[in-house]
Amino acid sequence: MYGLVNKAIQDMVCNRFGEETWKEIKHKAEVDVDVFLSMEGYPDDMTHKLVKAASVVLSLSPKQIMQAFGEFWVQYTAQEGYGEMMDMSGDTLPEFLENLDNLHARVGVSFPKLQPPSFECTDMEENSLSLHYRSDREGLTPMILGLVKGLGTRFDTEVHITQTQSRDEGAEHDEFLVIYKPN
Ligand SMILES: O=C(O)CCCCN(CCc1ccccc1OCc1ccc(-c2ccc(Oc3ccccc3)cc2)cc1)Cc1ccc(C(=O)O)cc1
Repeated sequence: MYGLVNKAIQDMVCNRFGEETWKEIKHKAEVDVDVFLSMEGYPDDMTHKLVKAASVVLSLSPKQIMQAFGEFWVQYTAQEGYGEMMDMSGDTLPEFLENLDNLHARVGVSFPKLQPPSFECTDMEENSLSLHYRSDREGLTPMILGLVKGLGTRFDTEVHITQTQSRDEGAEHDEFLVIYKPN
């Protein structure tokens, strides 16, 4: 995973809980990286250890941590220089979700170590769609719930997302029902 992800986790923890808490989480995760370099590749396991340690230190479930991080990621990347790229990916929540694979393809051109997941939208209705999430990574599904919530904030759109299929329960990929209503 690119360092930008671990840097975003650090910023979220520092903004909300302070430097000391972040140091405690890094120590518990046995991660002794002083500064995460955004464009450096880090082992996915490091991200999972940081999430697990944050869950213990903050007394929140890993699912809650990943969901909060997904929501934070949308505003973080927009302010960290990916705002225009995201603006080009759609003016509404459904449009953005439909263009997410193109967004990743654009990022991947400049950053070849990117291993993006794939998102597909089906059953598009006026105020709902089915979002299919396929990834080579395990265990990040709760982040998707937060990412879609973060997009609701970005597009000033009320959004409800429920998981309708789960890899953990034997499905080929995770699937979500996304219901949205622009404010
Ligand atoms: O792998 C999984 O199964 C779950 C990953 C969920 C995280 N994605 C979130 C995608 C997303 C969903 C909803 C709304 C916005 C989203 O992201 C927008 C986005 C996507 C990628 C980047 C990005 C940009 C540069 C990157 O790497 C850098 C950074 C600085 C300098 C050089 C390279 C890495 C990701 C920025 C915004 C983004 C992503 C982040 C990192 C990677 C990766 O390192 O492979 C792949 C995808």
